[in-house]
Amino acid sequence: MKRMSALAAQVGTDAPAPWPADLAGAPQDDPGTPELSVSEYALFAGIARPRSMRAGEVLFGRGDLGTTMYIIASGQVELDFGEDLVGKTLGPREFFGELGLLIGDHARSATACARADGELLEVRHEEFQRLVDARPDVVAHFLRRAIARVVLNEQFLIRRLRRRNTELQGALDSLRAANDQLTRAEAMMLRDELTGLFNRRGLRAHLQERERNGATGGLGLLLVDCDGFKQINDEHGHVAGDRVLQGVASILRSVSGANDIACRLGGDEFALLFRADGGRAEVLRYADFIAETARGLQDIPQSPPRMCALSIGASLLPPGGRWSDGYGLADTALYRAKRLGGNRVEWQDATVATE
Ligand SMILES: Nc1nc2c(ncn2[C@@H]2O[C@H](COP(=O)(O)OP(=O)(O)OP(=O)(O)O)[C@@H](O)[C@H]2O)c(=O)[nH]1
Repeated sequence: MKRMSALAAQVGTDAPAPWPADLAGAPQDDPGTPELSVSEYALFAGIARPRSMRAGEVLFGRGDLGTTMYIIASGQVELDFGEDLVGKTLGPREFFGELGLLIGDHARSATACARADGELLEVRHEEFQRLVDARPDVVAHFLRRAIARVVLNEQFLIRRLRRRNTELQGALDSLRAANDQLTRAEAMMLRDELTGLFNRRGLRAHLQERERNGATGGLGLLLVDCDGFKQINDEHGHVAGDRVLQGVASILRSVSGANDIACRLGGDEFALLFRADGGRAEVLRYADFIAETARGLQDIPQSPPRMCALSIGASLLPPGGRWSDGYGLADTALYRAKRLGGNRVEWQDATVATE
C-alpha cells in the first residue's frame, strides 16, 4: 500500500502523472489474463483511490447501478452471478466492475463480496480519464484486455446455454415419451384385454364424461349375456370360450357408432350404450339385430362353436336420468330374458320397472 500511496500522491492534481521510466512502454502481456501486469497495476495504483475492505463486506449487489471499477491490492473478492451460474473468486491484481467504469451506470451482473480483509483500488471516471490523457497506450491495452474478458465470458455463457438447451431438449423428449407411455397405459386400463372393448372402468369414465356434459338422456342401453357359455368352456376349453367372447365383441363393435360405447362388463356379460333418438323402437332394432346375428353365426355348423345364443335386456336412459336407473331397467329385462329360456330380447320401461 505504501508504494501505491506514493504513486497516488503524484497524481493528486489534474496534471498528468510523471510515469516511472520502466513503465514507459505499453505492457505486452496477454489481454486474456485475468490480472493486471505489474506495470499496469502500478499505473492504476498511481491514479486510483485506495480503500480497505472487511471480510463479508458487500461491495456492490447484482443489479446495482455503478460507475466504479475495483482492483484488488490484497485479499480476495467473491463474485456471485446468481441463479445457477458459477461464481468467481478474484485475488490480488485482478479487477472487477470494469463495465460500470466503461459504460457508466451499468447494472452490476454479480454481487461482489469481500472474502477476506484486504485493500482495494477504486477507479472512477475522473481518475480513468486522467489515465486516458496521460497513457492512451496503456488504456488501449487495458481496454483490449477488458473486451477480451467480456467476449470470453459471453462465449462461455453461450456454450453453457447451448449445453443447457440440449439438456433441456433431452429432458423434454423423455417427458414426452413418459407422457405417451402414461397415456397408453391409461388407455389400456380402460380396455378389456381379451376383446379390446371398454371395461367397467372405461364405461364409468365414459359415463362421467357424459354426465359432465349433461348428455346422459336419450341413450339406449343393452345388457347382453351369453347363454350356455360355461358349457362351451367345459366341452371345448377356455380358448374356444375366449373366441366366442371375441365374436360377441365383434358384433357389438360392428353396430356401435363413434360416440357409442361397447363394453365387456366381465365374464360373459356385455353392454352397449348408444344414441337412440328413435326411442324404444330404435333400441329394440339394435337388440334384435345383435341377437339375430348371433343366431346366424351359431347356425353355421362349426366345432368348436364360434358363437352362442345371446340374452339381451333393453332399456332407455330417461332424459336427465342416472346411469344406475337405466342399468336397473335393462338388468330387469335381462333377468326376464334369462328366466324365459334365453336366446331372446326383453324390454323394460321405466314406468313398470318392478317385477
Ligand atoms: N373362456 C373364458 N371363460 C370365462 C372368462 N371369464 C369368465 N368365464 C367363464 O364364463 C362362465 C360364466 O358362467 P355362467 O354365468 O354360468 O354362464 P352360462 O353358462 O352362460 O350360464 P347362463 O348365463 O345361465 O346361461 C364361467 O364358467 C366362467 O369361468 C374368460 O375370460 N374366458
